[in-house]
Parts: sequence; C-alpha cells; structure tokens
Amino acid sequence: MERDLTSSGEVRDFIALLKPRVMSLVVFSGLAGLLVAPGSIHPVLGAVAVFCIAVGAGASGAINMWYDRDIDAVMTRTRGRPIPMGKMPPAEALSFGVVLAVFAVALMGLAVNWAAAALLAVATLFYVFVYTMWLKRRTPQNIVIGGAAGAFPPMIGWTAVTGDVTIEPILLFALIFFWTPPHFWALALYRCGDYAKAGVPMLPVVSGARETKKQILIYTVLLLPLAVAPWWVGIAGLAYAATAVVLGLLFLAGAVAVWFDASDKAARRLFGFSIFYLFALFAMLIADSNSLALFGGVSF
Ligand code: HEM
Ligand SMILES: CC(C)=CCC/C(C)=C/CC/C(C)=C/COP(=O)(O)OP(=O)(O)O
Repeated sequence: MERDLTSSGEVRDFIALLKPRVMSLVVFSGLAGLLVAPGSIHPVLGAVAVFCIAVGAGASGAINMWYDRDIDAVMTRTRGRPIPMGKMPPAEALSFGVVLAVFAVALMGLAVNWAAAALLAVATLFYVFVYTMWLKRRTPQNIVIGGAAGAFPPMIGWTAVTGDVTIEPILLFALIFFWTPPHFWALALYRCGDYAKAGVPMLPVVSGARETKKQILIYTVLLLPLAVAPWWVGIAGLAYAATAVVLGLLFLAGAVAVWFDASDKAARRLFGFSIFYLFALFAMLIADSNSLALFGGVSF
C-alpha cells in the first residue's frame, strides 16, 4: 500500500538514515584513536566523544540520503531506502540530519574539547559538501578525495584525548585514506551496472574493470607500509606490526585474485575482506597499544 508522503517516517526509517552498519566501523576506528592516544580522558567523556562521532557520521549519512534520493531510487542496492520507498518525506530526512550534525558538534565542543568538535565538523561538512554534493557525480576520483571524510574518526578520537593533532593521528588518517579506494572500488566492480544506470561516474563505469583493478592493486600496495606505521611511530607493538603485515599480504592476495578473475566473485570477497581487515587491524591496534596498561587514554 502507498504511504502518504506527508506522513512522518517510523523509528526504523530514521535508524536506516544513519547507515548504522557503516557507522559501526566508523565508531570502532574513532574508539581506537581515543584508546591509543596518550594522556587521559574521563570514561564518561570518552563515551560522549565516541557517541558524538557516531551521531555526526549518522547525520552526514542522513543528509547524503536526502541529497542522493534521485540516484538512490534508480540503483538496485539503494532503492529500498526510506526516501525512495516513500516512507520518509525528504525534508524530514534533511532536518533530522542537520539537527543531529549540529547537536553532535556542539556536544563534542561543550563536553570534550573544541579541537575534536572542529574536526568532527570538518568531517561532516567534507562528506556532505565535498563528496556528496560536489565530487560524487563529477569525477571517478570522487571517493579518493571525498573518502578523506571517512578517515577522520581516529583523528577525532585521538584529539578528544589530547586536544591536538600530531603525526600519529595523521598516520591513522592516512591508513583509512588509502584503505578506502580498494574498499569501495571492489564493490563498484560488481555494482558497476547500478552506477552506470544512475549516471554516477565511478571508476569502473568511466575507465573500465581493468583500470579499476590496477588502481585497487596500487592502493593495496601503498596501504601495506602505512598499516605498519603505527608500530614505527611507537603507538603499537610488534604483535600489531606482524598482524598488519599478515593482513596486508592477505589484502594484496585478494587484490591479485581480483586482477585475474573475470567474474565478480573475487571482487565480492575483497569487499568483505576490506571490512574485516580494518576491524581486525584496529582491534589489534587497541590490544597492542603502548597505553593499554592505562586502559588506553581512559582513566578514572
Ligand atoms: C568515500 C568513502 C567510502 C565509500 C564511497 C564507501 C562506500 C560503501 C558502499 C557503497 C557500501 C555498501 C553499502 C550497502 O551495501 O548499502 C559500503 C559498505 C561499508 N562500508 Fe564503506 N565506503 C566508504 C568509506 C568507508 C569508511 C571510511 C568506512 C569505515 C571506516 C566504511 C565502512 C563500511 C562498512 C562497515 C560497510 C558494510 C556495511 C554493510 O554491511 O552493509 N566505509 N561502503
Ligand atoms: C565522523 C564523520 C562525520 C564521518 C562521516 C564519514 C563517513 C560516514 C564516511 C563513510 C563514507 C561512506 C559511507 C560513503 C558511502 O558512499 P555513498 O554515500 O556514495 O554510498 P551510498 O551509495 O551507499 O549512499
């Protein structure tokens, strides 16, 4: 039965706007930044900081779904979302996202510190304006440049504890920055038809599968030394470094498999592995960080 488009969305529709599954990894990487940072933060304030990262990321997801409602309605993967399904009036999704974004930044500033709040604001604005509204529909480099938005959370977590940005959080930023292209292009390889139908110039649509596979290989190679860097700058131990090498080689093996695979089976596997890779790497970073004895940067 058709819903009345003037009626409000239900709770589950508001939750869907927050892209909760993507948010889980965003939050985990933010938590990792917070836990490995030197210094201390009261656990309640640490929880508030992570909450603000979650709400900020969710808010930008909601604004993204408002702006992209036309292409989301065309693509098979996204047409079940609340706005294209007619379960949520677009203006309501936009207001929800804007209110949550302002709330998250203000709470971070008032309760934690304004440096972390500023970074959260930059990440949100970057995802909404630079990625969603500017680059996504214009260039196949959209996710390379725009992907920077998703690389902010560990830096925000770190800054929540220390109040400033040093080389270590910049390295964590770089790690996610170089992880994002193989993560996304693996998916884009097997969703290429969707993007072509919606007129979104993702790399496989514009340059073809071979070029995309080559770019996946390049970024996966660059990611390997970057993933070891937290050990090199002293925020993680040898167990972390060994895990980063093993995971990196597995990622590379997956990228090589994609290169030789004419079907999309290896690309689907690589996309799934990319998510496992980042969860496992950050879990190991937390477990093997030098400050774990103090329960990370958290102290009572
Ligand atoms: C510009 C950067 C990025 C793009 C374009 C991108 C794109 C995507 C897309 C299209 C999906 C599939 C979602 C679906 O099936 O509806 C996805 C899934 C996912 N992404 Fe990303 N992503 C990016 C960055 C990130 C970052 C930075 C993280 C976290 C650190 C992340 C975490 C995830 C997770 C956990 C999933 C799986 C969600 C699920 O199980 O449905 N992504 N991503
Ligand atoms: C802390 C903070 C504000 C972080 C926000 C950054 C963030 C959530 C990054 C993840 C990027 C992401 C989910 C892109 C999806 O691309 P898309 O929007 O093209 O995917 P779609 O086709 O599924 O909508």
